[in-house]
Amino acid sequence: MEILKVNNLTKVYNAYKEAKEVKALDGISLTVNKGEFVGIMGPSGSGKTTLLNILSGVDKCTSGEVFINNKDISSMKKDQMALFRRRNLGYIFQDFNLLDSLTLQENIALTLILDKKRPQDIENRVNKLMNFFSIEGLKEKYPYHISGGEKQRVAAARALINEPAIIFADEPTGNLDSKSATNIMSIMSKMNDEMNSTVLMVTHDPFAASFCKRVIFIKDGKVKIEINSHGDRKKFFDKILEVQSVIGGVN
Ligand SMILES: Nc1ncnc2c1ncn2[C@@H]1O[C@H](COP(=O)(O)OP(=O)(O)OP(=O)(O)O)[C@@H](O)[C@H]1O
Repeated sequence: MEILKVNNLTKVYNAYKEAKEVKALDGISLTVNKGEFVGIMGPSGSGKTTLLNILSGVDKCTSGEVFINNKDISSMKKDQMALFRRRNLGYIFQDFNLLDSLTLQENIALTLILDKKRPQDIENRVNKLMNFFSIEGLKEKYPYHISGGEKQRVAAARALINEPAIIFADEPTGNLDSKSATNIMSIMSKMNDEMNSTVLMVTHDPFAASFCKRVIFIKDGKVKIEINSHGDRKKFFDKILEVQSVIGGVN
């Protein structure tokens, strides 16, 4: 089942001003099916952030279409988009973006609270996810009380709280040491394997990308090649490095 469908997406910055135009995306088409874990890689400036911002409804494309669960998000108005994002999308950010003034259970529950869901339903869902990620003892704690690894698990629970159609992850291993990077990628794999979540992750990091089932490489705003994992992570890692060495993007 198709969760995300992108048709011939373009993004031109400064298209309507006198400044020099930059064609950041130049006819991107791709599809992500239910339960996939897809990585987007490419050299610096290739258009990864631009693509993620458009797919996640943060920015508008210049032309093309983006369907999530068969809904055309490219034509949505701002308010409609905000509601759609809250109800259908999950996010995992580089620095996890937990709110220090809220307890962990409130952080996780926030979108459901904003959506005025029944308190009992919210509590059940929060409990289920906190158990799933083995953080059930931390409900009343605040983000500044917990370790980096626990924050990662809270961020994952928060991303799943609204049962999103798709989770977008932006460089989740960006600032992390190798142990923390392994943790967050294991958490994301667990979400994908055991909850059948659909995940699209932008990354520079071949190690992070090796956890994906498919990696799409972009360059100059175009899809260059995509490769599939056949289950052996080490082999997939080597394959990713090989493609990177050909198209660029090695840090
Ligand atoms: N707001 C903007 N205005 C004008 N040009 C922009 C803007 N944002 C990005 N660009 C340009 O669009 C192109 C793609 O940028 P983008 O940030 O999407 O690349 P990226 O692959 O995410 O890069 P990196 O890996 O360095 O983060 C680049 O040439 C960039 O300079």
